Amino acid sequence: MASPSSDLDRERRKCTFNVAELTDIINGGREKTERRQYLESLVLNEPIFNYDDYYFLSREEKYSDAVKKTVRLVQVLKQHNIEDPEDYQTLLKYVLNLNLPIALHNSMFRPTIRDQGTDEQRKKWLPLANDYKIIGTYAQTELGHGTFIRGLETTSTYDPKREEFVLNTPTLTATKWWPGCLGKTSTHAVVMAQLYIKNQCYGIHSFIIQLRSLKDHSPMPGVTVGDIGNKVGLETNDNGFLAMDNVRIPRENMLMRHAQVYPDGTYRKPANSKLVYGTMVLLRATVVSESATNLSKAATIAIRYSCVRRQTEAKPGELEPQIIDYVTQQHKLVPQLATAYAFAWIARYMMSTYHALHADIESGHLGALQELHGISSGLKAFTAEMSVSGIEVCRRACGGHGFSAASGLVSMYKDRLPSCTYEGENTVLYLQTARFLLKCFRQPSITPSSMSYIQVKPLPGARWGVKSPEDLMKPILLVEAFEHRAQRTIKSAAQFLESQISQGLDTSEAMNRSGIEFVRCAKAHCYYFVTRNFFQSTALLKCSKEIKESLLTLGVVFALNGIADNSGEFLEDCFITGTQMEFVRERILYCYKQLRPNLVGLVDAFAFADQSLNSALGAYDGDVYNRLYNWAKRAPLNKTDVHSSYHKYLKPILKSKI
Ligand SMILES: CCCCCC(=O)SCCNC(=O)CCNC(=O)[C@H](O)C(C)(C)COP(=O)(O)OP(=O)(O)OC[C@H]1O[C@@H](n2cnc3c(N)ncnc32)[C@H](O)[C@@H]1OP(=O)(O)O
Ligand SMILES: Cc1cc2nc3c(=O)[nH]c(=O)nc-3n(C[C@H](O)[C@H](O)[C@H](O)COP(=O)(O)OP(=O)(O)OC[C@H]3O[C@@H](n4cnc5c(N)ncnc54)[C@H](O)[C@@H]3O)c2cc1C
Repeated sequence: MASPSSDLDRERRKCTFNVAELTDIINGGREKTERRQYLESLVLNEPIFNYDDYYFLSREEKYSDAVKKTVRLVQVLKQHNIEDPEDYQTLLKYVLNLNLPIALHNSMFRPTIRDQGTDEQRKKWLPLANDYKIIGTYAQTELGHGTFIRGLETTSTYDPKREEFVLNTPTLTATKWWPGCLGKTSTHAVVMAQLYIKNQCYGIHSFIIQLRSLKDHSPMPGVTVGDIGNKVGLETNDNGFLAMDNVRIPRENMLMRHAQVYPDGTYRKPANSKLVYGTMVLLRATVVSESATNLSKAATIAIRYSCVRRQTEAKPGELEPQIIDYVTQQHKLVPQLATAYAFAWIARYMMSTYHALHADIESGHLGALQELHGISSGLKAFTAEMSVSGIEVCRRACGGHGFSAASGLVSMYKDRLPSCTYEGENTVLYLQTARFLLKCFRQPSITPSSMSYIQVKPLPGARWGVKSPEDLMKPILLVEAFEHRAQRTIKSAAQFLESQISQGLDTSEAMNRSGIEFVRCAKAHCYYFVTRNFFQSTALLKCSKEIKESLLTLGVVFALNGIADNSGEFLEDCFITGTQMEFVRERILYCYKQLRPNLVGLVDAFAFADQSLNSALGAYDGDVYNRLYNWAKRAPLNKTDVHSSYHKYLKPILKSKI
């Protein structure tokens, strides 16, 4: 058998481009790479951030270990004056390999205060939160409602005599359920509740509630709080429940940047009722980025392993091939790699669009709200869905060892799975994007320039301009196919809705009956958007010819697999012919061959530290078998040669007389 590490060495020598150059491109420039390396150096050298035996820990141990790591992380951040949220994101993405029990503090609690608090509220709460003197979460979802926010039952009733709000959980179903870091860690929460003043309900608003004593962490009077129990994954996170019984907070604890309650109980409504949903939009944009990162990690593990793993001699006596040389294996993994790259670029687009539109909103241009919501909802759902299914493809592609926790892919899959549910269930979000697409379809005036394609009506009888397999290397033709599909499915969803209404259904029933068409067009739009963005952005890069070629080929793989996997949608109006579909399949194989020498280089370029992959199969040196063996030897069951269950149970039957 060939040595696994020499297999990877050989792969690295075959690579046609400079991996460090591509790493800089992925990071967004040399300076960003250096910053990332600096941040890595602060954390990776600390034994406390070692994850070697993480997969052996129980749920409780995992939570406790995560708290320990979190506290040390906070100390490191303070010690080195690291305050930039981008640095924190970099650490989460590339260095740490766990969901922190303060995740919600940084991703939702602080941003909600920043975006929904007045200047005085920011001044009061943000220094405490930034300094981790308090730890907060975002408590919105209840036992009875997650999706339908307007249906939340928690109440916050204004008492003008004492200038206080009184928070209550009036029913079992009003109990807050799921918020991350709520069960055991957080001292405070932004709680979303129905605002009542003089018996009138004004809808959902945000309130800051103290959950636990800052002296001894015990629950505050009237607060019942705890962990919701074991889940599929996210074992380090104490997703929690919360019930409140006449919990009083000062009037100043309602976040009043957009809506205000004055001391006498006078209410001033926000300029737009959806401003209160702002933090969710930010998180949806972040999910796009996390989906990209995690799929990149999974592809790194599975591709390195597939270059090391050898199976089934082709001819007697010959060295068994590396499994990556089976085209079926390439057909599993290369599309995941291509998707990871396409997502890395759409994530960058999503974050910059978020910041630009958020700035517009802050300066009073509220029209940007629906654009941002329309774009971010679909992209969150699309990237989460493809990333999660891609991670599972990578896991299975590792065969038996993919089922071992040591692969790193099992926990990755389990921890990413809820990204399809949290921050807006995917179907629900696709439906929101579809609503926006249909609105743009009908009203050119509200259509953002990035979506102006919707205004171009697809010509009946339009045909794809591809004449040969070589034409499939032309981004313009690939983007055209996705654009056509998106235009056609949006138009068809609009027509379907109209047909339902013309049959006499009321709007909500007609919308419900059109749901499948809506989701179809939202997915088609997202595929188009991601493909177009990848080709447009990578075409502008100043880099070596070899890197450009590899990126172009990855883009072609992403696009062609999208066409092959959704072939019915391109064939049903004869836009693509059967012959062109044969070209597609042929070109996919061609691209795999082109990319084959560079596969390890393309995953090395993500530059994940071994610690952040925490995988016996995917480490940089490829020393898979030693890692698996040494890891298994450390398993708790192997602490003794004879297990205690032998003495308790096995021995009596083994010793009993037949
Ligand atoms: C690390 C993990 C952390 C995880 C943290 C969490 O999960 S925190 C919890 C996350 N929870 C969620 O994401 C809940 C998901 N649910 C929602 O966001 C929302 O309830 C919903 C979008 C589905 C529907 O909201 P509503 O019922 O208020 O809205 P409704 O259906 O009446 O739509 C009214 C109009 O508002 C628009 N609208 C809805 N949300 C909007 C938003 N954030 N920004 C701008 N506009 C928005 C709609 O497009 C629609 O426009 P038009 O009428 O013009 O078409
Ligand atoms: C790991 C995890 C962490 C979370 N963290 C937090 C947190 O920190 N804070 C917080 O407040 N919440 C949190 N949540 C809650 C999360 O945001 C909700 O679970 C999510 O928004 C989905 O809502 P739901 O559970 O009500 O699902 P449901 O809406 O009940 O969905 C069930 C099914 O019904 C369908 N459905 C529902 N409504 C519609 C509709 N209008 N049209 C068509 N189909 C529909 C869905 O598509 C889905 O198939 C978390 C959840 C998880 C799993």
